[in-house]
Amino acid sequence: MIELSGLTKRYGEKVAVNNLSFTVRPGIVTGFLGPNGAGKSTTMRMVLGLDHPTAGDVRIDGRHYQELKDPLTYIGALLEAKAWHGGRSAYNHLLCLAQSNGIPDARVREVLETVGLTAVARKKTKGFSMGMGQRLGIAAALLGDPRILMFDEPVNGLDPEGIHWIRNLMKSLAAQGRTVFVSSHLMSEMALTADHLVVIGQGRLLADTSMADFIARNSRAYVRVRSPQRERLLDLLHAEGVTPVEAGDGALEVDGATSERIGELAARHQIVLHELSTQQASLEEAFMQLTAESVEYHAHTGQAPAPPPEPQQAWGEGWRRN
Ligand SMILES: Nc1ncnc2c1ncn2[C@@H]1O[C@H](COP(=O)(O)OP(=O)(O)OP(=O)(O)O)[C@@H](O)[C@H]1O
Repeated sequence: MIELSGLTKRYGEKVAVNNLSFTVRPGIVTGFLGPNGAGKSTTMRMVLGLDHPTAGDVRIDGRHYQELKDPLTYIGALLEAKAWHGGRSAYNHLLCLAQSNGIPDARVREVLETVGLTAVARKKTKGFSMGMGQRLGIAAALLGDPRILMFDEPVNGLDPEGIHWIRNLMKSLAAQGRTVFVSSHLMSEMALTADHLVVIGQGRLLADTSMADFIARNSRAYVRVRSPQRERLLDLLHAEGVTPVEAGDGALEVDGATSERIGELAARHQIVLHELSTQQASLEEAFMQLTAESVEYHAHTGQAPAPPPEPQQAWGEGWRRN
């Protein structure tokens, strides 16, 4: 378990992490989501004692990182790719780590096997591809057989096979009862991997929710309908108590009525339909709306962003689609 309480980090004027409190629990994959610059890496570095909090506290199974004896046996982390000595072989790199952390040498072969690097174990790591580098970083994280694993953007730069492999690995580590904490700036990726979501923007907590709840709230269906008798259809829908939204391309988007109901209404009044389809609002869209206010660098405006909403306000009905 990882517990953050009022965790804050300032770099001069910049508040990179702002009063974060949440718990990362065992047995599930917890996704840590936020746009670029939201404070994910800074938070993870503080978990590992690599950065000192300005205020607040973070504990690993009740203790600070510095208090852990042989920390790799408690928590394994992948922070950034290629953070190793390129002149060594993968085997020697892991062996050094094992020997300096009280981990038996035999464990090196096991983790190389787990990550699929056995065939290249004796090759120098400087020739490794991005995907091989990520696998080596993950092997290092797994070396101490820790109960807690933390991965910062592990699928960055990977091919589809590598992404698939990492997803399955995370799920299987969680299924073994371990705590798995993984950061990403892609909602679509988290939707496939995480059971729980923690969303931050500009260092502040925006949501702490189960993935199932996030999906239930944000992937509501709506019906898209297009007709050459648009005005007549609008009148009929209004008469039925339904208020469609104009889609911009002439179509109407209808919340609160099924495609069956709209199709039957149109048939009864002999209205021609050119399109009648049920649509699913994307989770990526929901995530972008949630974090929109807190995106650090806007491409289209030079204005300073507004402060992000309070967590509970972020869950209003209104922010699915405008
Ligand atoms: N050592 C530092 N000195 C000054 N500012 C820093 C430092 N490290 C991070 N920051 C700033 O703190 C903020 C949070 O950065 P951080 O790298 O934690 O975000 P992130 O969510 O991991 O982003 P990304 O997805 O781009 O990696 C950013 O504005 C960043 O510029």
